[in-house]
Amino acid sequence: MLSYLIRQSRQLLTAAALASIVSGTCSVFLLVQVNTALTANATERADLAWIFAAVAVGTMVARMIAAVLFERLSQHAHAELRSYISARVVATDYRKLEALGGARVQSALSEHSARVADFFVSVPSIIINGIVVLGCLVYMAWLSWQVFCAAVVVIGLGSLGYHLAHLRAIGHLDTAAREQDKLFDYFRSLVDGAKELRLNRAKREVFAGQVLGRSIETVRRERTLGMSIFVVSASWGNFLVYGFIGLVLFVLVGDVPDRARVMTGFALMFLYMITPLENLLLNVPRINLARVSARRIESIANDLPLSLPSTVMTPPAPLRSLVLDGVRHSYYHEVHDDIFSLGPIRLDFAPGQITFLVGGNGSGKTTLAKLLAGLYVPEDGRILVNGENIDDAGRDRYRQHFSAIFADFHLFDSLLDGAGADLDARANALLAKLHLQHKVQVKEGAFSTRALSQGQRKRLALVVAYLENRPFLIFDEWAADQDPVFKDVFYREVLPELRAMGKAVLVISHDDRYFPLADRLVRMENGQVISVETHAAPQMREAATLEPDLA
Ligand SMILES: Nc1ncnc2c1ncn2[C@@H]1O[C@H](COP(=O)(O)OP(=O)(O)OP(=O)(O)O)[C@@H](O)[C@H]1O
Repeated sequence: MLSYLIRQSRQLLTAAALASIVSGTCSVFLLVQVNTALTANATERADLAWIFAAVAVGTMVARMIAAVLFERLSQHAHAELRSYISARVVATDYRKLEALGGARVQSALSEHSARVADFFVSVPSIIINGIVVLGCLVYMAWLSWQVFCAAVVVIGLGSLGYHLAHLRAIGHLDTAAREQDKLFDYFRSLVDGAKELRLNRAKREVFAGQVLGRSIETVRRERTLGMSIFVVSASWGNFLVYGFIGLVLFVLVGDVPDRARVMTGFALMFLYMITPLENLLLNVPRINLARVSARRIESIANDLPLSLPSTVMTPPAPLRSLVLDGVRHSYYHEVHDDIFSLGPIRLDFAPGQITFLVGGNGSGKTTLAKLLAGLYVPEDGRILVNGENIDDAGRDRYRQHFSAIFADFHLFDSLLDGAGADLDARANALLAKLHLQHKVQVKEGAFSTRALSQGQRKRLALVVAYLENRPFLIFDEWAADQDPVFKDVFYREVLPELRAMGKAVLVISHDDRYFPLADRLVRMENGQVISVETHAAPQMREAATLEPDLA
């Protein structure tokens, strides 16, 4: 992931790195000028002043260019990662996304992508400080070769210690990153479960203390441990530098010629080198954090494989028949080590046919609806549309036959689809039909509000489904949240109207008093269809069901 981002911005990165190199080199050169000026006579100093001023300006300009370019790279990387993860989430297989869970996606989109973007802020610091340290060492080598040899030994020892620490620290940072994915899930529960947490103090305390609190603590502990190891190893590096200073000043430089200039040179270099060295050692962990996050994003992306796009992006052919031929699906429940199996199911659907899918909780109705809508790929069996088998390449096009309102439906704040000059007018007419015109309006394709009751929000979702004008509609317990009057409107007016429009409709329902209104009643139990009742003509049923109501 990191290498992909680096490859992608190669030119900008090269320019930014060059600017950092110039800046670092100029910094060292400045220092050399200072050291030379300290022992120079008055005429020499006058010439040196101009050089010094030019190099100082050069350092500033190069540093500015590097910082701006790296900031651009960082923002670019952040945006690129967000787009990459979002595109992956949009295009992946729905079941895979459901299994992965929203928290990991959220964590990748926010925390991990920000840390990877940080990489591009740390790099200039590492390059500039690295060059300053390197330049100082080279200058010291020029002053005295013995010192350079000592420096190589110190750097070798420091790198070894740092590498060993690094291995341990990365383990802790990885654990923290994994725990953080869970933490995002708990953060969501904090808002989604706000009512439950307020109504039950014991639950609130356990959640806050043992669940959320423990997770926060784990992330804190693991990250602190990981970062502490880095910081400790940075201090170890620092200590080695002081050891090196002592070695040079008190042992190695003892008898060299031109002792005064060499001593001031070393003193200057050491003093100047300490801060860049510290920065260098502190910024390397940020690179490691970025690498851990990049690995995390990669693992999340691997769990979200791209499903094949439709080969032809034309609208689907008109729906004449749809057959589920022996389809199966199963869920594996890791915690209890058991499997829920649905199917094999054989059912056919036709335009203008209202099918009620009924059965107890957990019998598999929603799972069957997801299979039917192409959200789940059948593990076995086939789906035939107008006699043609739907394969992976045709699945996205197949899904365009459906509008569905599932129990956990989502309302976007605008219609997004169905553009046209009269879209607002059509939408507002439907809102009036569903008695929502006083609560919400559509203007330029956007809803004026979504702050509605659950029943009203479902009516709004129905407006969206009407506007999508797809040939197959799926309602998963849509009427469950409606008041008795509107429930009646749904079963006695909306459904017959959809039938008259030639729509195929699957209604998942527990409203048994309306069951006789279906063209067909499919009963499910334990993942199997146990009976299919076909009913008489709608007008006759209407009379039959109205009578008991009137009585
Ligand atoms: N996302 C999921 N992951 C794993 N197992 C699931 C998932 N959704 C459903 N199941 C399992 O599949 C079984 C059937 O669930 P499904 O939602 O299809 O039932 P249902 O008939 O629609 O129930 P209800 O009337 O309560 O809505 C459940 O018992 C559950 O164990």
